[in-house]
Amino acid sequence: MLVLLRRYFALLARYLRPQWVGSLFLALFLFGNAGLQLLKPQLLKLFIDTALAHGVSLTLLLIACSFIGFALLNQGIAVADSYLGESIAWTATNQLRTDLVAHCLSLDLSFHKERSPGELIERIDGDVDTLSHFFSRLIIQLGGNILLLCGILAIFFRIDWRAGLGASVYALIFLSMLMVMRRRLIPLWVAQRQASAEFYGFLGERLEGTAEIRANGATTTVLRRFLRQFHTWFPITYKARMSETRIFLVNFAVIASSLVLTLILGAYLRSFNPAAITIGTIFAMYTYAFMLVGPIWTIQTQLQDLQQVEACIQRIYELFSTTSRLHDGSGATFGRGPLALEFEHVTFGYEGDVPVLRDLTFAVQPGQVLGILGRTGSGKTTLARLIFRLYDAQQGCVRLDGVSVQQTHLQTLRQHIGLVTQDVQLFQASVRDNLTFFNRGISDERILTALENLGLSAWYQSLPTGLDTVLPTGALSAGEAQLLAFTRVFLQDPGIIILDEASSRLDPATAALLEKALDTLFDGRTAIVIAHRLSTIQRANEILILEDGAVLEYGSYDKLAHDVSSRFFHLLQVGLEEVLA
Ligand SMILES: Nc1ncnc2c1ncn2[C@@H]1O[C@H](COP(=O)(O)OP(=O)(O)OP(=O)(O)O)[C@@H](O)[C@H]1O
Repeated sequence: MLVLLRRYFALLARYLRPQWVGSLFLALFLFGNAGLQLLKPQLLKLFIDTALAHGVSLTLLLIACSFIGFALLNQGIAVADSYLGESIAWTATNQLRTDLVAHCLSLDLSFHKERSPGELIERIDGDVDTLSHFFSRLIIQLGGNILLLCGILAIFFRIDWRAGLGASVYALIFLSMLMVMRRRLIPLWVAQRQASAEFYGFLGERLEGTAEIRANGATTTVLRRFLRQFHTWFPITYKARMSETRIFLVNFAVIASSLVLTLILGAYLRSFNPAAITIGTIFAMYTYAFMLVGPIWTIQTQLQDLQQVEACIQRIYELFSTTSRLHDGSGATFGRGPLALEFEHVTFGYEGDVPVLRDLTFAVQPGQVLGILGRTGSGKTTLARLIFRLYDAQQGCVRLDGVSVQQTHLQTLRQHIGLVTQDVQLFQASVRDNLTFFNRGISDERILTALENLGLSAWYQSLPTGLDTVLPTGALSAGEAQLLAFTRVFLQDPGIIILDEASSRLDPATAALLEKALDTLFDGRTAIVIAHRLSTIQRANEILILEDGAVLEYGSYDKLAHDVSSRFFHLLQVGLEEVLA
């Protein structure tokens, strides 16, 4: 409990501190509102008693005007309070969302592999959304409502101790009843939320694989799974909603009977002391009894919300406390220009003791091109991931310019490596944003020069609105997407490039463009190429053939290409595509 409270307040303090002035005003508004609400029935009482005693008079007009004034003030404060509450909540939760996204992005790939994008969206957005109320008003409002409840009960006691006692017993019973009923409801909503998270996880995954699903004719199967998901989701939601409606109906009956009891009690007390219990007092009692429902209902909902918030805060802390298995090194840096690469007895496996790469040793001199070949699943992409430090080797060492990749800061390392994968991620955004990764610091001139250097001027000219043209996602071929990725890397200007070449067959025009772009891209850089085309492999100075994660053949291009007993010689004879595809 203590840990939880500490977490509540740590989170509140961290995200509300920058908005302390707004939060202070919010508290003032909420407490002011409670005070005004307590005053209004007193004015009504005064109005009724004055009207009954003196008939129409100037005092009545004054009371009526004050009532209207209070009501307007009440509304004004409510509007200001909503505005301020929303603004505080959005600012705090947006910051929290940003921190969570930044944290998730800093985690290594094994974390992302274990969770679907849908699940992460639900955890970052769903949980933070629930917290927004907590930030904007939950704690303050809880305090305000407890104050209002105590104020109403105090007024009942002031009218008559029996009225005070009756109202207190009623408040206690009503609150306990609501809490018991709500507690029964919680597991239903937890199950509903779980079903919803599973559904969105499923949806996200299927949307991502739309092309494959269609290509494999699996649409009907996926739709059937959809239906099954709905069949699970619907009854859970239905049950939760029905239970909630039942609570509402029972409450309605309790409230109605309490109002009737208040009128009976008022009449009963008046029969003893008509001077103290006036008609105005009975009306005020009735109004206060009606008003009691508000804070009781809100208090129990807020206690409930606190429970939900508790779960969210726990999950958020859990996410924040998940740390990356990759740690920044001591901060070694690299010089500019082409970088040497070295693998020394590197062994790596995704699943602990099942190695995917086995005892790899090779070296690439600065400015040289290493061509990597191997059947599908032989470990080529994994090798590239180790250079980029998406994972760390379990044994051995990967070095750039003689420095272990684990000794540098991850950001520094990745700034020096240009990575072009087969699966180029394009955004539904302008060509400029796609090329610069939304980095506004890169000028249009630099982008245009890069496009020109890579031989893409003609492509650029064909864009209807130049760099502002919005890229329709999925509208580019694999080759074209790689051309865009080359431009990104060219703008980054790294010392080493890792290229996982597009394995699909390219049309001659795109292939020619890629050839020209590669000339420029490789110039003055070290390159590691997972090659699928003969023309690309011909650029390599060294060849590495992988088989089952181990080196099958490694040597200079010229030597292997002329060695009739080599595997590479054989590959060149039959064609890479046929053997490696
Ligand atoms: N994230 C991952 N988690 C677990 N296993 C993985 C992961 N990525 C790849 N593997 C496995 O590691 C092995 C090597 O995969 P890798 O992608 O490196 O091969 P590849 O030679 O690049 O294949 P391809 O030419 O098809 O891209 C395969 O058995 C693959 O199933």
